Amino acid sequence: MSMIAAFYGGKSILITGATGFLGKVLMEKLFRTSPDLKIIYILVRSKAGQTLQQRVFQILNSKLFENIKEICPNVHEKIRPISADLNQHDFGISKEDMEELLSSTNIIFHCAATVRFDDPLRHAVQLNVTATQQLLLMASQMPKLEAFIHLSTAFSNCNLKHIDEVIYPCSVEPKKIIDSMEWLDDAIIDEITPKLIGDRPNTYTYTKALGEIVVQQESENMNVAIIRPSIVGPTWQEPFPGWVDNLNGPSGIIIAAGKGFLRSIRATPTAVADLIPADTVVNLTLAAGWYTAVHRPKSTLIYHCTSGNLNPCNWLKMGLHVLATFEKVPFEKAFRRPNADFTTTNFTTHYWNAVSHRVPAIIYDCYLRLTGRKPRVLKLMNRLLRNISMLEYFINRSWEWSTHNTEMLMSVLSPEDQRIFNFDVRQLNWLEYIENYVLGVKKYLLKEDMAGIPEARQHLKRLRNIHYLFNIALFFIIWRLLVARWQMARNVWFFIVSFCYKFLSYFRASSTLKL
Ligand SMILES: CCCCCCCCCCCCCCCCCCCCCCCC(=O)SCCNC(=O)CCNC(=O)[C@H](O)C(C)(C)COP(=O)(O)OP(=O)(O)OC[C@H]1O[C@@H](n2cnc3c(N)ncnc32)[C@H](O)[C@@H]1OP(=O)(O)O
Ligand SMILES: NC(=O)C1=CN([C@@H]2O[C@H](COP(=O)(O)OP(=O)(O)OC[C@H]3O[C@@H](n4cnc5c(N)ncnc54)[C@H](OP(=O)(O)O)[C@@H]3O)[C@@H](O)[C@H]2O)C=CC1
Repeated sequence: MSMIAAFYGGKSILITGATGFLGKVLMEKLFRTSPDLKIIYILVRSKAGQTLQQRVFQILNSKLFENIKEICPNVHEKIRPISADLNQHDFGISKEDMEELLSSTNIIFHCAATVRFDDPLRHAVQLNVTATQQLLLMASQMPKLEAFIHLSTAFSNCNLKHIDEVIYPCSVEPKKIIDSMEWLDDAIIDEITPKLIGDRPNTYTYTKALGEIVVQQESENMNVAIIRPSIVGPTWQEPFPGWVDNLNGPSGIIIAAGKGFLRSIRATPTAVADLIPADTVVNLTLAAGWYTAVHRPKSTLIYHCTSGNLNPCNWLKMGLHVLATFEKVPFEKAFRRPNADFTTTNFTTHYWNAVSHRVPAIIYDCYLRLTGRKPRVLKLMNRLLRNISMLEYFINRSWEWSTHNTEMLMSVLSPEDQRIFNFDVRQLNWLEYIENYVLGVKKYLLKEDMAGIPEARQHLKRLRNIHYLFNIALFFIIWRLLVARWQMARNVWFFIVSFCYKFLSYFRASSTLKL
């Protein structure tokens, strides 16, 4: 019997961010391995015109949850959405709901966050710091609470090269930042943001670091753990390989490359691509929840959930294998044939951005204009390049994360728990994982049918022919212009023509002689 699965049986679990990428994988695994859990409370806001119930219905009826109804037939009764917006005071939770949460919750998984790199500091602080503080305050009033598990990121201290499983201080106390957000106006906040985030690349990593300090400061008498995943990729094994449902991390770039939009990207080929599968993160999170509640470590333990030190893969290996997979499973309706490369200097990046990205976009926009349609490709391309520039920081550096706590946790699990809650990335076969990643992007993100592959191949052949024709036409146009304006080009042209003429005459004469 799995000790971890048994531990969650009969428990009331509160999850924030359950509608997000990791939250959904976490919920699915909980229902699959501990169908006898008492209830899962999820804090949900209504969004995009959908009510809470509609959002839950959509999740439970998705491909990710397709086996859950069999394993846990009353899953609908065991999931209780609570209307909550983490941007509001007390999360806007009703009095009755709050009373129920406070009196019943045994375990909290705090996954909610803004993961945008370009969020204004005020919003990122509200969600990643203030909301965490409020949730801890709520947790401190829960008499039955056994563990509070906070999802952070391995990049919260990305200003350091070697990162230990400890909480690092920030130059300004989180409490002061939270207070200042109440009275500073937006213009001043924007002005001081670069000074506050210092050598971190964005408000996301900075506010996640502040969030960790808040967890440390406000968790007195609570059993708390912090999980720090690196770049979370699609599922490796569970419930099936390749599941992904958002454009974060490399997924958006894989789409752009597969559709032929992206032809080059500034990256350091040998830098470590520290991806970690979503199911690995979830397994570690559940194991840490069990360990924190049962073993009650004296201090807050931080678990690095990374792959680089145990089973490293670099961006070159990843990029090449992504391209190889496009050959096998091409994406539909590509803009150009997928063929991307890495650039390593400012000059080559700007050059290829102009030649391979903006010029084709302008040409396509001219074609759209000529055929009476609205030009849109250059705008899209500029947006893509802007977005990529925000990710570049992470693909041009490598970090070392120590993983003592994670390895310790693995060693205390029973063989059965090591199998059911596997987070040993040494067993990960990167080539297989990357192939499933591309397939998952095609199936679950782009919603493309595998039956459309022959047509996608035909489309790529047509694009290749157009590409050849275009190059030949371009060559002749340039040559004609050169010949018309430049004596040297005319001389070369006459030399080539007379050479060909002589060659043909010689060839004709020798074949006549043979006859
Ligand atoms: C030699 C061979 C070479 C071959 C090379 C080619 C192969 C390529 C393979 C290699 C890939 C290398 C890529 C590496 C990428 C590395 C990423 C590193 C990330 C580090 C992660 C740190 C870990 C974390 O803790 S954070 C979690 C991850 N967070 C993110 O990734 C967030 C990043 N995103 C953002 O900050 C923003 O989305 C931004 C700024 C990028 C874009 O903002 P913008 O305002 O321009 O767009 P949006 O308004 O957000 O969206 C436009 C449009 O798209 C929809 N959309 C956006 N995001 C999502 C989503 N997550 N899910 C679903 N849909 C999304 C959005 O709804 C909009 O749609 P509309 O219809 O227009 O409304
Ligand atoms: N994905 C990654 O690569 C990594 C993620 N992490 C961490 O893991 C955690 C989960 O990330 P991930 O699942 O990818 O993120 P997602 O963006 O997919 O999910 C974020 C979740 O937070 C919820 N949320 C955001 N704002 C509010 C709000 N105001 N009120 C209520 N709920 C809100 C979202 O709800 P809604 O659906 O309503 O928007 C969603 O459920 C985060 O803490 C993140 O920092 C760490 C490392 C890497």
